[in-house]
Amino acid sequence: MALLTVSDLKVHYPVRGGFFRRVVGEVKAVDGISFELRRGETYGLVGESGCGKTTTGRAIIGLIEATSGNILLEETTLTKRSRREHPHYRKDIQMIFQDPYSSLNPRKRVLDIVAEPLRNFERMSPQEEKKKVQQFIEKVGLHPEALLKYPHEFSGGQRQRIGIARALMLNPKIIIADEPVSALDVSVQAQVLNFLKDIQQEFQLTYLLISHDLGMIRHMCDRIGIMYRGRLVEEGTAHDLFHSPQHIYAKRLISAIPNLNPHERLEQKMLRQQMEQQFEETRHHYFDREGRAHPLKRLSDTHSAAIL
Ligand SMILES: Nc1ncnc2c1ncn2[C@@H]1O[C@H](COP(=O)(O)OP(=O)(O)OP(=O)(O)O)[C@@H](O)[C@H]1O
Repeated sequence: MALLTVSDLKVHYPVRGGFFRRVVGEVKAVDGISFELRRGETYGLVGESGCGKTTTGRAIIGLIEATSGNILLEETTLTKRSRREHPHYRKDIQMIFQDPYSSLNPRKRVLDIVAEPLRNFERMSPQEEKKKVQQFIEKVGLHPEALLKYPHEFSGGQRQRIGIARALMLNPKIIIADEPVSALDVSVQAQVLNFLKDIQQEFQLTYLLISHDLGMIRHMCDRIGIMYRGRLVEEGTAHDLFHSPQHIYAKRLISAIPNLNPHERLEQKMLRQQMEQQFEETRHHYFDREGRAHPLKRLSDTHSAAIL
């Protein structure tokens, strides 16, 4: 059974305009996506800027209310009400944010930042709380002295580790990591990603990793969903998606990743040439008149062969 099931999720934002700020339209940020997270896996949600990845993550965690659709955690439908009445659903899904600089309160000490989830959800004595925070701070590779310091006294990678310690405090089942390393130096990115991999088994975590960086998603994920303009246009294992992408948008995205090996680079070059030529010709198969992607996943082999 899936740990989390997202069915036909839609999030439409109202667009306001005019003197009275009336609603004059809507942005279909997420427009009917369905996927599931299996226990213990890393699922990557990838796509270009503005395709709705962050909105999807925020709707799952309950920071944004969905316009329609269903989010099921094991057997429970997550709604505003169920999250309010059963706080443990809020504990079960935690988030690591993109920017470790702005996601930590600069006026609070690390002890208070990391203890915050405990104070919201659990009753502990100050001594127990400090002990637990210290244990997690050490777990993420920081010195116990860090507890008394402020966020500006740490490097970007260390701050992201503090964010990870905070996310782990309530023993969550799922961690949503939205661009967890894009604000960090390239040299530190690998360390943080490897650290996330290392703790996955120990804490029995399932990850939803959100990024526009297909190279990183490939390195980290078991399964990947490709989003385009609010829809999931293709989904598959990392291997299938990188070796035989089916949807034209997935092919274009994959044909543009740098840092492949020479053999893959040649394949990529040929793929790219074919893509550029075919994209315009076959556009109507994939996009409607307004340029929105059809909600299709994998095409039949015959169909994709015809397009190639
Ligand atoms: N609060 C909001 N009000 C109105 N429109 C919004 C709001 N938040 C996001 N949007 C719009 O919804 C769409 C999806 O945004 P979202 O941030 O989810 O995309 P994304 O794929 O995560 O992009 P990025 O990688 O740049 O963060 C965009 O067109 C964005 O402009």
